Amino acid sequence: MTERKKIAIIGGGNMGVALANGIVASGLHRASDITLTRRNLRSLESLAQEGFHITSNNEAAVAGADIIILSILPQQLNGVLDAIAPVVDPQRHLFVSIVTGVRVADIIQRVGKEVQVIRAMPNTAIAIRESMTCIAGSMATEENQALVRQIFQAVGETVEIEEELMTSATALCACGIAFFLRSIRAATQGGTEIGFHAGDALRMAAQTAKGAASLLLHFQSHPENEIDKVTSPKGCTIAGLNEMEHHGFSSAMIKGIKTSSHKAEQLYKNE
Ligand SMILES: NC(=O)C1=CN([C@@H]2O[C@H](COP(=O)(O)OP(=O)(O)OC[C@H]3O[C@@H](n4cnc5c(N)ncnc54)[C@H](O)[C@@H]3O)[C@@H](O)[C@H]2O)C=CC1
Ligand SMILES: O=C(O)[C@@H]1CCC=N1
Repeated sequence: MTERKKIAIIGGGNMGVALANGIVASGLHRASDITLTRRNLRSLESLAQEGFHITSNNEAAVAGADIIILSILPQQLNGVLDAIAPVVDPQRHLFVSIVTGVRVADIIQRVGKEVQVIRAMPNTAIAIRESMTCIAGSMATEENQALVRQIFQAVGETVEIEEELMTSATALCACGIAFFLRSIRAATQGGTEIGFHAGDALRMAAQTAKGAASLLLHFQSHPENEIDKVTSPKGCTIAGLNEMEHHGFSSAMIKGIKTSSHKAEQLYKNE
C-alpha cells in the first residue's frame, strides 16, 4: 500500500536517520522513496550514496512527498512549520510527528491548514527495528492510520494510544531506553567490582537483561512471577533484591519516569 508513497523526513538526526534506515531495511520502501533534510548535509552524505535523497530545502522536500515525518527538536519545530506551510497541501500531505510534547492541534494551528497529523513516539531501537512505538492519530482517516501503523510496525512493535497519554509514552518508552541502559551499566559496575573484566561484565549483564525482558514477552507474565522463580528461600537473590529496594531502586525508577513525563509536557511550551 505504501509502495508508491514518497516520504520526507524533516530533520535527519538520530531518529530521522535511524527511521529511514529501518524502513528501508524492512523492505517497505526503497531508499529512493525517502528524502532526508538537515541544515548541514555532511553527515548525511553516506546516505545519499545508498540512494536516499538529501537536501537542506525543507519546502522542496515537502512539495515532493506524500508523507512528511517531522523529526526535529521541539524548539526547532515552529521555524520549520512556518517555512513549509505555503507548500502544504492538506489533500495530499499526511504529517507524522515524532516531536516530543507537541500536540496535533499545535501543528495544525501553526501550519494554518487542516492537514492530517498523526503523532508517533518511537525509541532509538528503531535502528535495529526493535522500537516500541506509541501512535496517536484518531483524527486521521483509517487509511492514513493504517499507513503509519505499517511504517512503524516495520521497525518494531506498535501500540495505539490516546493523544493525552503521549507524554507518558515518551517517558516510559522513548526515555525508557536510557533508563534500562543505565540499569545495565550499573549492573556492569557491580559485576566488575565482584571480579569480571568490564567488557565481559557488560556482555553478561546485557544478555541477562535481554533474557529477563524476553521471559516477560514470551510467557506474557508479570515480573514478580518471574522473580519468584529466581528467589530461593533464604537465598542470595532475595538478599540482593531487598538491599536494592532499601536503597530506593523501584522508587528511583518511578520518580524518574514521572519527572521525564512532566518535562516532556513542557518542552514545546518552553521552547
Ligand atoms: N532521541 C530519541 O530517543 C527520541 C527523540 N524523539 C524526538 O524526535 C525528535 C528528533 O530527535 P533526535 O533525532 O534525537 O534529535 P537530533 O537533534 O539528533 O535531530 C534533529 C535534526 O534536525 C536537524 N534540523 C534542525 N533544524 C532543521 C531544519 N530547519 N531543517 C532540517 N533539519 C533541521 C538537526 O540538524 C538534527 O540533525 C525530537 O523532537 C525528539 O524529542 C522521539 C523519540 C525518541
Ligand atoms: O530526551 C528527549 O527529550 C528525547 C525525547 C524522548 C527521548 N529523547
